Formats: sequence, structure tokens, C-alpha cells
Amino acid sequence: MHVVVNAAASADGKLSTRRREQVTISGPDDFARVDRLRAASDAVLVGVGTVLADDPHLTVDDPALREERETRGDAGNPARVVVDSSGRTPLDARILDDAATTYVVVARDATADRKASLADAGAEVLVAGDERVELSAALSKLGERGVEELMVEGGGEIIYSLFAAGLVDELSLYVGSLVIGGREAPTLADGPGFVESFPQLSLREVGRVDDGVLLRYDVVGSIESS
Ligand SMILES: NC(=O)C1=CN([C@@H]2O[C@H](COP(=O)(O)OP(=O)(O)OC[C@H]3O[C@@H](n4cnc5c(N)ncnc54)[C@H](O)[C@@H]3O)[C@@H](O)[C@H]2O)C=CC1
Ligand SMILES: Nc1nc(O)c(N)c(N[C@@H]2O[C@H](COP(=O)(O)O)[C@@H](O)[C@H]2O)n1
Repeated sequence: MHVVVNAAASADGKLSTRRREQVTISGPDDFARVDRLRAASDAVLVGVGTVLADDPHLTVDDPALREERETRGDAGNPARVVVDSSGRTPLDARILDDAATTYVVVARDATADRKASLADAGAEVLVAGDERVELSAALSKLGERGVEELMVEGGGEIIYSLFAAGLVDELSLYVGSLVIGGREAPTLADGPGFVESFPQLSLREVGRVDDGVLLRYDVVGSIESS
């Protein structure tokens, strides 16, 4: 499986505000690029924190891109994936509508009630890990269901965990021209953070998009602290 993380950050590295409310960081050209990236993916993954904060839909906006997917025999929209250990995804979340297949990946400890309610609301419930979703097992299960190109759209906790598990191949980071600030505001990689060994990136492309900068990196290994 090939995993691409895509995110938009402010010039000071924040994904949203300390209130965890979504901020429009990308401009129209970057949103169009994100739409193309979604259209080229088999599935789009977020953590439940993003579902609770943003109630995203995670579908392809441009009808021409959906048509292209259908012409090549794919569903109009990629599958949607929520990493959600205890099954906190609200049953009326937009991600559970019938616009695409939605996998909610829970841990074994999620209650049977919650799993059944999510399934009734339209999710395909997958189990990976005991107390918390184990990401390599989750990605294996997605692979068994035909997911080869996986796009990750945040947030900071899930992105950190994917880097920590060595599961990220590429990072596309749009840096917008604004400052959000706030020590509690989400950043690209939250979680406990790395202290001795850090994911090492190789800059493949840099370009101006809208009034910001798009940085594209390959993940090439890890770098030890000196
Ligand atoms: N600017 C951007 O590109 C984006 C911004 N955001 C922002 O990010 C914030 C949400 O991010 P987060 O709170 O970090 O939530 P998140 O979307 O990273 O979800 C984290 C949650 O996933 C669950 N989880 C289950 N297994 C896990 C594992 N193995 N590792 C990590 N988490 C696991 C936990 O409940 C955890 O709290 C919101 O404010 C949202 O607006 C989210 C996506 C993109
Ligand atoms: N690429 C990008 N740029 C921004 O400025 C953003 N705020 C985000 N947020 C992400 O997009 C999701 C919303 O998706 P829908 O429009 O509802 O399909 C949101 O949940 C974040 O993952 N992304």
C-alpha cells in the first residue's frame, strides 16, 4: 500500500485553532489539488478527532473527476476510513452517508452495541488492535479490501501515529499565509512526539499555490539525534 499524508498548515505549523475548529487555510487551487488527490486514491483516512471537530464529507467535489473514476471502473468516490478505537463516530456524521463506502476501524474493546449502531448507520466496521486501533493491522485489513492508494487527511494525532509506525510514504504539506498560534492548537504531528529518532523526509517539490507554498516530500527513513 502507498500512503500519502496531505495537510494544510498555517505559517506557524498549526492545522486549526486551539478550539479545534476548522480553519480555511488552502485557497481554491490547493482545494482543487486536494480534490484530484482524493480522486486518485482508493480511500481517504482520518482520525475520529477530525470527524468530531469538522464533520467532513471526504468525497470528490468535481463531477468530472468522479466520472473519470467511474469510466475506469471505480466507484465515483474513494472509500472513507475513520480510525476510531471506541466507536465515537456520531451516527449522523456526514461520513456515514451513502456517497461512498465508509470503514470505521475500531479496537476489540469497543462495545458490541456501538459496533452494531455504526453498522446500522451504514459503516463497515473493521476491528484492529485491542484497546486502541493498531494502525498496521488496520492498513492490512484495508489492503485486503482493495485499498492500494491511501490518502490521509489528518488530524495531527493520527498523522503522528502513522509516522511513528513507519507507515507513511509521502507528505504533501500546504503552508498557508496566516498565523494561527496557540500552544494547544493541533500541529501536523502531535501525539507524544519523537525524541531520539525522527522520520526523515526528502524534499521532492516546492511550488507556489494560491498565496501559499506546497511542499512535497518522500519519507526516506529516520534520522537519529546527535
Ligand atoms: N488543516 C488540515 O489539513 C486539517 C486539520 N484538521 C484539524 O485537526 C484537528 C483534529 O485532529 P486530532 O484532534 O489530532 O484528531 P485525529 O483526527 O488525529 O484523531 C485522533 C483520534 O483518533 C483516535 N485513534 C485511534 N487509534 C489511534 C492511533 N493508533 N493513533 C492516534 N489516534 C488514534 C483517538 O481517539 C485519537 O484521539 C481538528 O481541529 C481539525 O480541524 C484535521 C485534518 C486536516
Ligand atoms: N487541504 C485542506 N485545506 C484546508 O484549509 C483545510 N481546512 C483542510 N481540512 C480538511 O478537509 C476536511 C474537510 O473535507 P470536506 O470538505 O468536508 O470533504 C477536514 O476534515 C480536514 O480533513 N484541508
